[in-house]
Amino acid sequence: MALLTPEDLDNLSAQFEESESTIERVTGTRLTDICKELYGKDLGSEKVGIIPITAGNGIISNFTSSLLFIAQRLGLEGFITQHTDVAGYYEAIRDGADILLMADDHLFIAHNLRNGKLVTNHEATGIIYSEIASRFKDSGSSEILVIGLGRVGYAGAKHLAEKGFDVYACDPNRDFLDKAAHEIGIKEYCKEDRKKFSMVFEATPNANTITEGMIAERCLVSTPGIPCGLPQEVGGKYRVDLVMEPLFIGVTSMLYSVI
Ligand SMILES: N[C@@H](CCCCNC(=O)[C@H]1CCC=N1)C(=O)O
Ligand SMILES: [Mg+2]
Repeated sequence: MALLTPEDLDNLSAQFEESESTIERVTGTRLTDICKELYGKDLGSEKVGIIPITAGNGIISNFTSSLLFIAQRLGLEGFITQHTDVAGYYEAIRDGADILLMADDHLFIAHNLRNGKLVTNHEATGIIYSEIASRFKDSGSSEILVIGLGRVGYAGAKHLAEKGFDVYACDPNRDFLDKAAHEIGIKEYCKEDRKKFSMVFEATPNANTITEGMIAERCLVSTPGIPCGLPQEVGGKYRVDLVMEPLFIGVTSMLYSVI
């Protein structure tokens, strides 16, 4: 799984504000209102305990401070524990956290201690980015293309299939495609069909995964993927809107998911 770098999180506030205004323009709804509809509740005054974790590759210098910024920007009280790992976990609970946020190199979770709800970043990210793609105002179609069926892509494809969208997907891994076709009824995207999509959810750790033949004249690409899957020349040539941001959108979805 691709790990964030401190550079990815540079000027997170500006990145978030730009993507938030794009979301509102292309879907007609604010991100927080989409989350309210998705998860059925509004954020309250939950206290968020953020615990730095030293496992594996260890601390990403601005990761927990970015989480604190997100919690506060959503109107929640947040704090980063002074200690890391188990001592930090103990400190967060002792200091009254309602929701814990913590990540090692394999899982990033939110756990609500009051209602027991638990969610991973990859599920919440797949759901919110695929939901954004599916709400594209200028699309007259129910067909949506999912590029990448890893943990994030699969969660998004499953969400879209459950909402009744006509989901086409591509992934170099044959087993991932077969699993998704069997379990959630997605159709394999075949270049030869020359089908063009106005809504694309991209969830791969690669660049240039979106090719000219895939997209309609007017298209929304929604992706948490780093680097961006949409090549400059394709994005510039067509009227393509892009919703892409490294952390804020996914964490917003996590927090709404566990309240
Ligand atoms: N243990 C580190 C955080 C490691 C986070 C790694 N996971 C990712 O980079 C995932 C989560 C969202 C996108 N990629 C710390 O506590 O500072
Ligand atoms: Mg994000």
